[in-house]
Amino acid sequence: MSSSNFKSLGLSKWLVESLSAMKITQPTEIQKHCIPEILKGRDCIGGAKTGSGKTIAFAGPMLTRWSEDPCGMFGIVLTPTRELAMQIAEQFTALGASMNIRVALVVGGESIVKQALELQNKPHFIIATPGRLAHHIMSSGDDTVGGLKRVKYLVLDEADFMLTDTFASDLATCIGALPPKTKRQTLLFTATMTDQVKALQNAPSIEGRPPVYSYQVESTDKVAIPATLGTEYILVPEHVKEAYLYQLLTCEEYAEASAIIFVNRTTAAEVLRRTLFHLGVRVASLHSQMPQQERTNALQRFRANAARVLIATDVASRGLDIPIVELVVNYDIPSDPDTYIHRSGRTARAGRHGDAISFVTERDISRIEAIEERINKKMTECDKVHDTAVIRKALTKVTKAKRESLMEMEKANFGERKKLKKDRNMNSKTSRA
Ligand SMILES: Nc1ncnc2c1ncn2[C@@H]1O[C@H](COP(=O)(O)OP(=O)(O)OP(=O)(O)O)[C@@H](O)[C@H]1O
Repeated sequence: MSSSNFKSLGLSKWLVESLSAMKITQPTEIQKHCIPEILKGRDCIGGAKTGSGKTIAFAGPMLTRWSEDPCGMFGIVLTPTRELAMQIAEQFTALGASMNIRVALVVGGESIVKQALELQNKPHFIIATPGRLAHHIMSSGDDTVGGLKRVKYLVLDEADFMLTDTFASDLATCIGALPPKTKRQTLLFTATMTDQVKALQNAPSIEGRPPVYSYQVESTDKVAIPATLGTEYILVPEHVKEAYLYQLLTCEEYAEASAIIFVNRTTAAEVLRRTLFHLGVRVASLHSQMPQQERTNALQRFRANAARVLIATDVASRGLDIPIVELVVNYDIPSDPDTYIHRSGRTARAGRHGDAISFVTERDISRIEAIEERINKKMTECDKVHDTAVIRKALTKVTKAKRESLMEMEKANFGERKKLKKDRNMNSKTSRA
């Protein structure tokens, strides 16, 4: 493709200038292909690796068309997590600052009243999680959500996940409030294409509308992760995982590195956060059992490098763009290989280098094999933590720190709070998003 700058792809001059001020001047491949097609009015399915600029691939053409007629409720972006919605809202706000853009963030855990007022004010763009937007649609009058009938664009970011059963009912409510698909453009983007997303490209064409444009960036080696991402594993006995993690985070190579540690459960996140804190590591955590304000603060501290290490569950595995992250640790191995791709993709973004290191216990071997098959790459053994004598020495203080953490959690009734929250969630579907 010959076009090699944003202007020649058709983006508005003001937007090209905004991008340029952010040092974004050369379009990535997904941007080169999708921007002109979306500008032609086509629905679009875009697949490209993590960190390859999918957000601007959809935001660019939407902002361009909006600026030609800057009316309210022009576009909606739906994402699976609150933090990702916040990030995208910030990006729209920053890109459109010179055009007085109004962006509403509509996510769970934040004030419903404030959001309802913002919606009444007809923002230009709404960035939302489906559960909370569905709540507004069901509980507000036409005044608040009537404008949704004029929306020109619907984006499903992380489309593979958004099209799973988890979101089906809320998504149906949201889509039901929008114009029919003949009257709006639908844009789907993902780093992990699924058959369900691909199937939409074969949907029967709608009279009077151009066919769906579908583009998947393929690498010649068919490797599903960025070329700049190092993939390593460490064989770890289950009962000394914490000591290995402490060693890894304090080894020469990563002693200063900004790192995200992924665990499979919220309790494990809390134990690890407290344990590392007792060991003197600047640490924060992010998981669904935390109040939203704490989640937001933790992420802010991590982005600003006030916390060097973030312990997270999969609420942080998709979409988050934190350029300083050099290391991702899969402390627990995910059961779905696509989750590995998203988690590891929190580093090695936009051409930068990063490492993903997986802690492998005996029970994880088959999961690792499935991941290697999915990404089409073998992991190599990590040689940064290998001296068993050093591990043994760390073990005593790590065990003590963990014991203190468990005692604190027992005092704070962590498990009980978790159960209470679970019960509350079961009773209130709308608190999910
Ligand atoms: N053309 C470009 N040149 C340089 N940097 C870019 C360009 N496009 C986007 N970026 C930057 O690359 C980073 C990753 O972009 P983005 O978050 O859109 O990735 P993504 O493809 O959506 O990833 P994920 O699948 O993890 O959600 C961001 O910091 C973004 O500002």
